[in-house]
Amino acid sequence: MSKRIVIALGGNALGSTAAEQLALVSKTAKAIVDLIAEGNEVVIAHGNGPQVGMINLGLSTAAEAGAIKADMPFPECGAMSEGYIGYHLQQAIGNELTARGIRKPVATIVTQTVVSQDDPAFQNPTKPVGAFYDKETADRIAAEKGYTMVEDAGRGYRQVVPSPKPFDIVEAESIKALFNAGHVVIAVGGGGIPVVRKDGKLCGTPAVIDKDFGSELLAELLDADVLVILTAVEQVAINFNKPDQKGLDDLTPAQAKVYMDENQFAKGSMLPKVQAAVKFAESKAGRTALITLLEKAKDGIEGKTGTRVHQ
Ligand SMILES: Nc1ncnc2c1ncn2[C@@H]1O[C@H](COP(=O)(O)OP(=O)(O)O)[C@@H](O)[C@H]1O
Ligand SMILES: NC(=O)OP(=O)(O)O
Repeated sequence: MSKRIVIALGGNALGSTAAEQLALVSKTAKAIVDLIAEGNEVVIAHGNGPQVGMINLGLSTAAEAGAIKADMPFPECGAMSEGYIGYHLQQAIGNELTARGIRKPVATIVTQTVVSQDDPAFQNPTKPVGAFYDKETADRIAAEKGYTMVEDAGRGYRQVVPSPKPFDIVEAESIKALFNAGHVVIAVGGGGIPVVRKDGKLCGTPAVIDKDFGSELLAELLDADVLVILTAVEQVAINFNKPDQKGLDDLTPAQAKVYMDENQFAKGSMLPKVQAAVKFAESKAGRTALITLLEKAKDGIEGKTGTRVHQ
């Protein structure tokens, strides 16, 4: 049976250079078009942590060298990352659809996501962006640029920026109109460009939204049946990276919360995915969130693998 699906693509679907990203998205496009070919309606959201950090640091370095007049603020870097990643995805998905003889328009919507200026996240930067560094390089960049750097899940040091919770998507009606008209839509890239409402106007704010939360909000607004969070592991596990690691198949929101209370899911990596999955599953009976590998998306939706959270 055809389903309404919001797919959240993790960093492993994108790589860290333009050439790498272009090569990887052709693989990503195959997995997405497999779902479309089965008759599902699909919206694609994606992360932007490495890309938004790279754009910001690159342009800040260019400004210091006098090559450009000023730093590029984070909301504008977020917008650039949506265009850059959206371009590659829409081209690759379009090429794959054409190769399979499927006629469907594909488009990216540069998306703004509303956050609250009072969100405590603005006082406590937690979202890792940009490249991974060794401690010495991280300390040097922190001193030169005034960045906050933290160790990221055993993978090296990264800059962290505020990551407020999203509560509205400005372009939701446009995304819905294209989705309902049968278009393949790429939206809410990097969780969306964070904006606040000030005196009745929207205004960009320096932060990076977690794409798992942005995608979850989009899935609710589109009344999706399934939220698919694609990442680098086939299943969410308890006792992760320990000899007694155990993959999880089906979870109720209540069971997931017990594991969250036991700190089974790492902050900034698996925890936001499980939190987003729980929120989606709780939002309406019949909704399922799936966390799995890109290559396993189709099998996961068919219930053959992955971790599914549902009531
Ligand atoms: N309990 C867990 N079960 C499975 N993976 C976990 C767990 N805790 C942490 N992880 C790690 O979280 C990673 C996914 O988070 P991350 O790399 O931030 O995702 P993204 O794909 O969105 O970039 C997995 O590749 C895995 O290394
Ligand atoms: N914005 C965001 O969540 O990006 P990553 O998934 O790349 O961390």
